[in-house]
Amino acid sequence: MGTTGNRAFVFNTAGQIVGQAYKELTQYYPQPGWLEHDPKEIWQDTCWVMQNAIAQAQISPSEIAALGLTVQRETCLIWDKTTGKPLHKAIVWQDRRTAPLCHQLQTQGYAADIYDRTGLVIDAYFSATKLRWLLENVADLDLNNVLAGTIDTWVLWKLTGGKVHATDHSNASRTMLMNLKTCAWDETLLKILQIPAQILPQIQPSLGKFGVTDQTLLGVEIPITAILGDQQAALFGHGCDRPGLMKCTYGTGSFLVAHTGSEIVRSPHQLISTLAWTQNHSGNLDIGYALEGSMFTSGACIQWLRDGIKLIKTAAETETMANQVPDNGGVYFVPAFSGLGAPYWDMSARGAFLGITASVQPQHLVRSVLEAIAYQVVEVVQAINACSPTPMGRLIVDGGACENNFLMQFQADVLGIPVERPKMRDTTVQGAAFAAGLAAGFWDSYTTLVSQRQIDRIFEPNQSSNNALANFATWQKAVQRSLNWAE
Ligand SMILES: Nc1ncnc2c1ncn2[C@@H]1O[C@H](COP(=O)(O)OP(=O)(O)O)[C@@H](O)[C@H]1O
Ligand SMILES: O=P(O)(O)OC[C@H](O)CO
Repeated sequence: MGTTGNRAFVFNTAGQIVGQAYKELTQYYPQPGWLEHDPKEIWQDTCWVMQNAIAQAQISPSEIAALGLTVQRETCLIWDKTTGKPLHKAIVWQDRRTAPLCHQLQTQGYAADIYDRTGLVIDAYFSATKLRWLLENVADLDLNNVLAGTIDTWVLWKLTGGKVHATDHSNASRTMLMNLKTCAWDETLLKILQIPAQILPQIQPSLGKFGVTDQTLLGVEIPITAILGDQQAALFGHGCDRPGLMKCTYGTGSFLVAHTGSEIVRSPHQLISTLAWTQNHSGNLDIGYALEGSMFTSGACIQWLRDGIKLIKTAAETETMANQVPDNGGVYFVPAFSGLGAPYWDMSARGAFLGITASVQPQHLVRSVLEAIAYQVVEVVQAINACSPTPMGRLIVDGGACENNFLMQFQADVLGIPVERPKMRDTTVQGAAFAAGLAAGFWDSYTTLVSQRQIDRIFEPNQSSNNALANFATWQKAVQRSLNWAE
């Protein structure tokens, strides 16, 4: 269940896709900086994509061994326990409405404690302040009859016919309410944010038994055996299960995640420490941690070029246009539509084009947008290298915008390391399927599954004649101009 749309895939024993379906999701912008999703639409589309993927696979639901769920993270909602009706639209991760509350928490001096407990920087991105907003702004709430959750919790609750109210550690770690060391809801944080514990879901290992689908849905009960945040699912699908491996997913935003093993690694450069995934092994919880650089806007700028200012007709056109000019023409773009995430964490930064002269063509603007997507990733990789004993050797990629060959080549050039693009672009979905199939015993070896992944293309650095790295410093100057913009 992604930000721009929901998809379902059916995999066979060989790990190949035999059926798939996708439906775009309506985006609601009630005010500038706000973004909501309709939970009813998410659920209806979940049913639609599941049914269509199964029909395309030409199998009966009874042949499905297990179901894995992976979702856009942080987005959260509340609903009525009795009627099952959402009490408000879901507040999406990009939504900035709780920036004032975050500033208040910062000025009250909570930043260091919250970082210590959760690994996170105080930001409107995470669920906690969104949940607080919902509890304060939805009228006539009977807290004894309210359930809260991220999108995985909502879909799981619906899939199980209202029987299971749970989440997994990877999604819970994004709420700013889970303690990263104990892997449980943190009572101090619940108190600070005034979130009643009884409305929160139970936190479970990412790979394990979550329940079964309600019989009325597909005619059979299908075990739900994995839940992961989408970026963690991609990490799993790429085989990044140990230190030294990292991936970047270029979707609505870009999310660079590096596995750090069973230890919490803290970044001195404002990367967040988060959960990779968890699993029970002989009664003990196996915990994998990660470092993440969350960049809120990447593919979303391409959508804006297409739907917002109509400079392009298709996202793919950006590749042709960028190649039509020898350089960016001196134009630099800052993709701060929803503020800036890592490593700046500035909720009031806003987007900007800088360096415009009368000779600038649409191609330069497009190229500068693609270059900015890559520059953001460079800053995060530099921060990861700063706390990694050995520098990262390659970047594994996925997500919609990794289709763009110009972007990927430029990325390799500015990073100075190879960029590896697998054939399977929906690694998020693949990761959730691998996790669910392994947890259900449908497959028995993670290593074998991962070794079967096929590479589409490796982009070697320094192939193009552009001045990629030299321009990086100028782009950072542009970023400085965009900070602290919105009042
Ligand atoms: N060829 C392309 N070049 C650049 N961006 C692209 C291209 N194709 C798709 N995108 C971008 O990828 C994003 C969709 O990717 P996806 O992984 O489905 O996102 P999400 O998981 O956030 O819903 C869109 O924002 C779109 O603009
Ligand atoms: O929907 P995506 O792929 O842009 O991912 C959204 C992230 O999970 C937000 O943290």
